[in-house]
Amino acid sequence: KTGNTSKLPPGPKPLPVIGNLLDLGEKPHKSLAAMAKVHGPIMSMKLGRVTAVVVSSSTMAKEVLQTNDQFLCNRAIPDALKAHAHDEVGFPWISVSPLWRNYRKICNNTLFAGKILDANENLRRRKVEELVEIVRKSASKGEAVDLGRLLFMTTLNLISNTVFSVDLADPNSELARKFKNYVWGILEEAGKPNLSDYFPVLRKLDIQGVRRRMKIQMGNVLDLIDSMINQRMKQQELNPDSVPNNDMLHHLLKNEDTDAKLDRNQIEHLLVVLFVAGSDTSSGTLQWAMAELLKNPEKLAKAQEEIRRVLGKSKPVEEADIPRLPYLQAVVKEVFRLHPVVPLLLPRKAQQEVEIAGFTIPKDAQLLVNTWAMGRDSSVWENPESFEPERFLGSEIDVRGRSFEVIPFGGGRRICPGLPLAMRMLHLILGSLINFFDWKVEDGCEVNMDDKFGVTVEMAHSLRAIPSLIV
Ligand code: HEM
Repeated sequence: KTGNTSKLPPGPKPLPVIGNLLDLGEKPHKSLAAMAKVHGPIMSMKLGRVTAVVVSSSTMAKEVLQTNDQFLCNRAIPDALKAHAHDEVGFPWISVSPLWRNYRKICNNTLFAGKILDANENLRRRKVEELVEIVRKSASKGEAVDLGRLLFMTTLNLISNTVFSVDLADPNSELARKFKNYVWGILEEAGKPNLSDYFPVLRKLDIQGVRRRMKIQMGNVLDLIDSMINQRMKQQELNPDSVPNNDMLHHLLKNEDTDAKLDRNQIEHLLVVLFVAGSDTSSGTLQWAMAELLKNPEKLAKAQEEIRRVLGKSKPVEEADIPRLPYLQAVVKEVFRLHPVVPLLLPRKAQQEVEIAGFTIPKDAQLLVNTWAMGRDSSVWENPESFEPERFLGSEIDVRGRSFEVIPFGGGRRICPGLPLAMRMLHLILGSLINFFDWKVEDGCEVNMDDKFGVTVEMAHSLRAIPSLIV
């Protein structure tokens, strides 16, 4: 099916206003579904001076992210992000400006460029080998693995190796546990409805304490990054030959893209963003992927069969193998369709009044794109609630912002710049986990698909499963 839900007559119409922004509720999937099912493809919520418009169809998403991108490309910035002046230098939040263009340029031309990611692939390969070793130990004892925890540690280490060439965390370390809490804390505070965002007079008071807590969490991450940079500079001074020359920090400090120089403060805030934006999104997606495969063992068997046929049994999936694994790619797309971990994307803000599908969006309104509901739209997808990777085999639909039916990374000029790294990490880790091991849930347990809200939507309960070595 290729239709969409927006069959609307032409001409400007008043926006339907429903509820208020604090009604988002405890159970994300219920609120996200209700926005589309009960209220239709466009709705708005009002609180204080703020109007938030939610669109839930692919046609309207295209109008937001493509047709009107130039007027909607700036963000509505949560008050919490004023902590450490992150609102002034944080890549996802600042307006489209020379600094934003510099960040974008550095990401596209250097940090996430294909040739640079190819050159530092070995840093990630080693981490996946270690993950397999950890799981192998549990498999030999017949013990369950806490996949939520392990996948977070692994993606964090994959990112920290890509950025710094070091492990930020070994799976048992206290630092890893703390770092996870800081990152989750930042996401949770940024995603929480905060009265200061809607009633400017309350900003100074910070009555819910959101900005205060954010300051602490972000301060912890900034300190950690500061000490990593100091360490690198010291190493550079003492023993320049021993300094890694292909990680992101090397490229950032070298500032080799002369048009796009960043100062130390900007580099530190950029790195906070890479860790916060990259780790929970990627590990959350992997956790949903494993949960779906555990619930659908025949799809797991199909994905395992493909990898075994193409690469051989018990072989790690390497980044260059991904194009040869269409079923594995379809699994990842199907996970994104059902479980986009940033379900409303990041909020956009209307710089001027714009018209979308005949509705007038007022200046300064927030715009949220309900990609979660779009993935389950029954006028677009057959059996939308079933996990059927086959629907993507031979299909033109991709998840890179060109097909508006599935846009887990957003679209337009603010599309996620980490997409190339995320796609590599997801296939690498998922493919390796299922090519070395069979997986089942613990006796007497079921996969619990409950979710919880921060900025990302992740599984409410860490996923546990028992691996067994494939012989
Ligand atoms: C499964 C993994 C990921 C998902 C689903 C995801 C999703 C998103 C989404 C929906 C946005 C907002 C796009 C928009 O407004 O249209 C975004 C922005 C962003 N993401 Fe990701 N992301 C992922 C991984 C990563 C990684 C690995 C990094 C970096 C290491 C990263 C860095 C960023 C940054 C810096 C932005 C802000 C860009 C801007 O505002 O110009 N993301 N991401």
